[in-house]
This record gives sequence, C-alpha cells and structure tokens, in this order.
Amino acid sequence: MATPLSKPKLAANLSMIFPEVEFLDRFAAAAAVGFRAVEYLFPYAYAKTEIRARLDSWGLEQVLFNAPPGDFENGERGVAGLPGREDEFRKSIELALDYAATLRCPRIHVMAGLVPLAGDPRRHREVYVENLSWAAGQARNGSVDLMIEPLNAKDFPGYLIGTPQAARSVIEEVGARNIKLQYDFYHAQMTHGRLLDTFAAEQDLIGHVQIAGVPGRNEPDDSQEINYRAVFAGLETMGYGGWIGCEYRPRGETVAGFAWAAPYGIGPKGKRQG
Ligand SMILES: O=C(O)C(=O)[C@@H](O)CO
Ligand SMILES: [Mg+2]
Repeated sequence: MATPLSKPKLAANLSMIFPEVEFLDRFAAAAAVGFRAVEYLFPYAYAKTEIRARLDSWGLEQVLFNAPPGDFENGERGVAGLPGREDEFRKSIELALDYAATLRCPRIHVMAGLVPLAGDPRRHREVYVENLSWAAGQARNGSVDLMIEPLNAKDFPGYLIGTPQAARSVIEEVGARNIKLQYDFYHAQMTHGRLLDTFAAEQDLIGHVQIAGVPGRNEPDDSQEINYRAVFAGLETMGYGGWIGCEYRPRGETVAGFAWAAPYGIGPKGKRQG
C-alpha cells in the first residue's frame, strides 16, 4: 500500500461540495472541517467584496475560479475558442481579473468551449491561441496564471481540449509563461489513464490539480478506480507542492463522506491544515 502524501494541500471546490448549504455559507462549512483554501466555478452572481469578506472571516485562501463561460445554463462551456465571440471573451477576462484582484486569487481557469459538429476544429484552435495570447498579457499585469484544462469527451462531448498533449501544444504555441495546465485526475482517468506517467510528462506546465473518484465523480475513496493514496505518494515523489482541488459530487451529506480525507486532517474533527 502506498504511503499517504504527508500533507496534500487540499482545497474545497465550493461548486461541488457542501451543496447542502447556500454558496456563501460554504466558506464557513469548508473552514469548519479543516480546509484552508477554496476554489469554485463562478463568483459573478455575488459581489466580490462579499466573497472577500467570507474569505477573511474564515481565514481562507482563494486558489482558483473560472472566467465567465458564455451561456453555461444552456450548455456553453467557455468562449475562448469560439470564432466571433472575441469581444465577449475579452470582457470575460477583464471581469475575471477584476474579481481575482479583490479575491487575491492567483489562478483563473479559462474554458475553451465546444466545437459544433459542423465547426472547423482548426479554426477554433486558431481563435483559442489568439485569445489566450491576448489574455496572457492582461493577466501578467495582475500576476495571474491562466489555466487550461483537458476535459473528458464523455461528459463534455466536443470540448476543444481533450488531452494533456493538446493542452501542451496550445500552451507552447501561445508561448506565455503564465498559461498553465490544470491536471484533473478525474478527466485524465476518464480519457487515457496512466495517471502518474502523464502527470510527469506534463509537470513542467502544471499549475493546478483537481481530484474525484472515477467513474462516478464522487468521493475519491477506495470504492473507486483511482487509488489516491498512490497518486498522492506519486505527487510527493515528483515534488508537486501545489493545491489539489476536491472537485467531486458527494454521494450523500458532504461531511459524512470525508472518511477518505481524515488522514489529511479534513473531516468532522478536522483541524486546520498547517
Ligand atoms: O469540470 C471540471 O473539471 C472543471 O474543472 C470545471 O472548471 C469545468 O467545468
Ligand atoms: Mg476540473
């Protein structure tokens, strides 16, 4: 059995965990079980000062959120790679950077978007590279890194970036040091497996990590395909010291599902990670 990573830096994904309480109350819930950092999809329905106040009240660090993704409710998954949406993209980055400054958040996930069946993937990729090049310049002023994340094709059919290799080729073409890869072990297992090998191959670009069990995207525990004790041990061996977002859908009540996280100080008796 792999030795647990001595102290994986776990961040609570407030879009997925603690659905029992309202969004703004999830900050308190995360702190109460021992988290000291949070991430989530979108803050834009709330005043940035209100979120800042929650972070301060509970002594939490904001480590990631997403740029506005287009019409998310109606299925859009980002506009960065959508031809004809360049103005909207620029406004979305300006808004995200404004929130990032107040939330003191060093990372923004920029979703690429879906290529329609009749679309030309090469054209979408071209627009994606152009948009990211512009956004990287804007983000550099605020010392923010922009993340791009390969998403699996079962949950996100048509998503422009499906593999770490595709992400790498975009990042290298943009050539900006503040564009990084968000490596989500859930999507990686759903798409290609060989998790630690592929992580090692891309590690020079990786700026953030997320986890969930496969196949259900539930708690990352022993009932699921991925052995996270081995993953955490591998990350430690490779010297990954960044945040690990807990981006999963609890099967039941969130706190009752934290048995997997107890060795890392998260749970009903969770003490704050040092
Ligand atoms: O679904 C994921 O995985 C994410 O990290 C989101 O930011 C995109 O839906
Ligand atoms: Mg993810």
